[in-house]
Amino acid sequence: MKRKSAREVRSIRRHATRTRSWTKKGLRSKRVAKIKGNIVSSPSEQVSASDSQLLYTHIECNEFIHRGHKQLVDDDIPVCSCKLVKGDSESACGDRCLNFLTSNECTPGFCPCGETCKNQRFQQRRYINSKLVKTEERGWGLLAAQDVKMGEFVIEYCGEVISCEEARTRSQTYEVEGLQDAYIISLSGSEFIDATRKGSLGRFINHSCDPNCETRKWTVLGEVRVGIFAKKDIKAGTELTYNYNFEWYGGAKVRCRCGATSCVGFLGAKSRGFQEDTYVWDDNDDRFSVENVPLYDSEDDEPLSSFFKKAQGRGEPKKTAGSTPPQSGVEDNAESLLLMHAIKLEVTTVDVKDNETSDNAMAELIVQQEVAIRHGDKPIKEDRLDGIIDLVDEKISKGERTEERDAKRKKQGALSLKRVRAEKLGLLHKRARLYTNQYSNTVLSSHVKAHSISKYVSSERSLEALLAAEEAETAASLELSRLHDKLRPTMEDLGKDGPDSLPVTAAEEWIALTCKQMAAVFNFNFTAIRSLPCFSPDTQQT
Ligand SMILES: C[S@@+](CC[C@H](N)C(=O)[O-])C[C@H]1O[C@@H](n2cnc3c(N)ncnc32)[C@H](O)[C@@H]1O
Repeated sequence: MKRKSAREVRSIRRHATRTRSWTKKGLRSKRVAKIKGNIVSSPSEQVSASDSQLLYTHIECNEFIHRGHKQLVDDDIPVCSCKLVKGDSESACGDRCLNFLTSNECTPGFCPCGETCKNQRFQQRRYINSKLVKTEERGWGLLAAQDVKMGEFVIEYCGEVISCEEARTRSQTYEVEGLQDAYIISLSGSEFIDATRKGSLGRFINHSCDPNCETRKWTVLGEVRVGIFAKKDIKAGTELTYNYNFEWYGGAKVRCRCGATSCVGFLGAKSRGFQEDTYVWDDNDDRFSVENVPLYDSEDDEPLSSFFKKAQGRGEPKKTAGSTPPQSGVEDNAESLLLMHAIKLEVTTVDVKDNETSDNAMAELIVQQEVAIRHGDKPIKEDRLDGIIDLVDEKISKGERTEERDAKRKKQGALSLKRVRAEKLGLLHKRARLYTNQYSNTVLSSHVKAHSISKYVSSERSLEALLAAEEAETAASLELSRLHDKLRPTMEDLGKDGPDSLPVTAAEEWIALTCKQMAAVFNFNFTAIRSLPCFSPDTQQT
């Protein structure tokens, strides 16, 4: 008997893992039966029920897992003013229909064009003919089985509608189960569609960096739905593709095999999931290869890199044609404040255990910075800055050493994939969260603590004022976060983040508390600056 290659052995093992995981849940036979049913109606003859990637339940309408379908209220139904004109096919809700233009589908029973309305493509499942094919490196894919015109509706991406938390949990579970194909995409700020267990043929559309389709969100009977639409004319027999960026919630960094000259290298590299929660598939995986990629596409995308470049090159004078570089002034001060902010973030992000040291160092530096700026001096003392940068560098290299150690452990099989992710990419993960969570207060809130700068404060009166301002800031932040907690379920039910999705009174309360919290933060910072020796009211009086 021919000896199996390492690649074949791995592939068999992986297949076995997947099969086991379904079997464990007692779902396998049920799923296979469902698939068999699908194959008959599916356009593909090449599908085999034994293919593990096809073990899913075919659905043609989203299923809501964490809430029910929104109830339609008559007043909220968008009604167009189209009229059917004989001989004008576009008159019955064509591309001049107000609903069509605003990505709303007409509601049966309310549309003036009745049964002739053409703006109900999701509801009537007006999909193009398509065909499943097995690709060489990207698993299954979907081909257009007819010519498709630019803008045409291809298919709906259906699946289970789940919350953010559920998306995260499921994505981790799939990872542990060994599923390498990711089917979770973003639906709204707080909801996702998971087509892993249940979905339409849309789940088989692969990614391309130069795609012929795109996703568009439409509101249908009060719910947002995701459709795949042709971006250009597509010839029958061409594989359908769209760009997963922004929509995809794949945890893994998966090497892109789209073959486009403009290929960015990885799937969903700009997606929320990629930036929030990233790990890399095993080295020995034969379909996807590991690469140590930066969190951002290029160094220019990295929010801090330009600041650090400036910090590193700050010894060299700026070369401005015909002029000597200014030593101080508004621009320089603004620049150095930004630099400070960058360092503050970096210290806060990298430093997990050694808060105290970096907090104090930072507080000291901030005070010096402020004093220098007010006096019009060169804003940052370079040796102090060097010290902080060294501190940051040291912490980063500490993190890198941890990474190396984890990689070794992983090879020995000592760590589970989940733990590797948590530990190995902990640093990047934390940093990514700072930039991607738009509601995070981490970046906005003050990192200067009253007690850290108390030794610089000019008088007891100033210190009292500072402590009172800090207390007010803490109270305002607490009040706001309590309100967030109270409103979160309502927002999740409505499927939207932000005050615009709330009843007016709640939105007003939200805005008022947000303003109050921002005012308190401002007041604290202002009080801190005023309490410095050169600016304190006490100094001015003398
Ligand atoms: C939504 S599924 C697409 C259907 C999938 N090919 C299948 O067999 O079920 C997404 C997964 O397909 C694979 N994939 C899609 N596009 C790819 C690409 N351009 N390069 C590499 N893998 C791709 C990845 O495994 C990804 O997680």
